[in-house]
Amino acid sequence: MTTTQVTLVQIDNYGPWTVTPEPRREMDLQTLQSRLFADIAEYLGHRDGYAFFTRFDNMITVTNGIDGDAHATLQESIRNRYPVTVSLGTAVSDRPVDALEEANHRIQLEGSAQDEHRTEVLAGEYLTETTPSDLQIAHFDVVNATGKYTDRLNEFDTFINIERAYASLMEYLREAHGALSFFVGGDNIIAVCPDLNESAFTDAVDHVMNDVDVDLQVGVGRGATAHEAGFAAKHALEDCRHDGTSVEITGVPAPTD
Ligand SMILES: Nc1nc2c(ncn2[C@@H]2O[C@H](COP(=O)(O)OP(=O)(O)OP(=O)(O)O)[C@@H](O)[C@H]2O)c(=O)[nH]1
Repeated sequence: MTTTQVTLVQIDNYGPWTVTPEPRREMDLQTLQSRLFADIAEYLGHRDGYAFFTRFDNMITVTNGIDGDAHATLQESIRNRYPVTVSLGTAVSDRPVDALEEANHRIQLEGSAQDEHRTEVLAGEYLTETTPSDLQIAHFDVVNATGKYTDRLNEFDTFINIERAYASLMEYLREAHGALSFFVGGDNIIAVCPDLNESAFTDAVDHVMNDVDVDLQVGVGRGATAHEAGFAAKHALEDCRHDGTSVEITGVPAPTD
């Protein structure tokens, strides 16, 4: 069974800050948001976690193997360097969406995202041990996106096709399995999954083809951390490219019982 530790990062009281004392220049907000994401991705990435930018004011991260002290240090570092602070809620579950739900709830319990008195919530549970099969991560990409879209259409129309595939896949995997899928640039989508077998991934690829006519391939990996599972998924995706298959699963450790 998978065990996913999810940390929800929420910028404290960000909405009011963006318009106080008057609306702030949009590109300044974009710069702040992307730098904050980059710093969080770097900090967690160095500890083998994954961070997804999501809506930028809220970011979903996978933090198996990263403890409460490390979370507190991240908060301190952001407080020292940015004009905003962040709240962090963390929870663990076999289904990623359930971990997120609980992590989110822990922050919501302390007050509104736009309550100026609710700052730097640090609430949660952290895995004390990890095992090599804790996480299952799927790395999807569009088959021949360059030939079909990038080299033929204007960038906006390419973007529409890729986003359609993303919307279709994220909703399907969320509803069918409680998986969390994130667009990560180019034609790539990373899904943090519960225990799913090959036919579940085949069904997901078929669903997107039938729904929005975009052809996906997916590599799936397991690991004790997001990096390990995601790296195995990337290698499996290379196998798809090499063999012309649509689903490849690798890095599944042999059962211990
Ligand atoms: N985030 C992320 N983006 C990637 C990765 N690999 C490729 N990309 C992005 O995806 C774009 C398309 O690259 P590919 O997926 O290799 O190209 P393709 O034409 O779809 O070819 P095939 O995947 O071999 O069918 C690149 O321009 C990158 O932006 C990856 O591992 N992670």
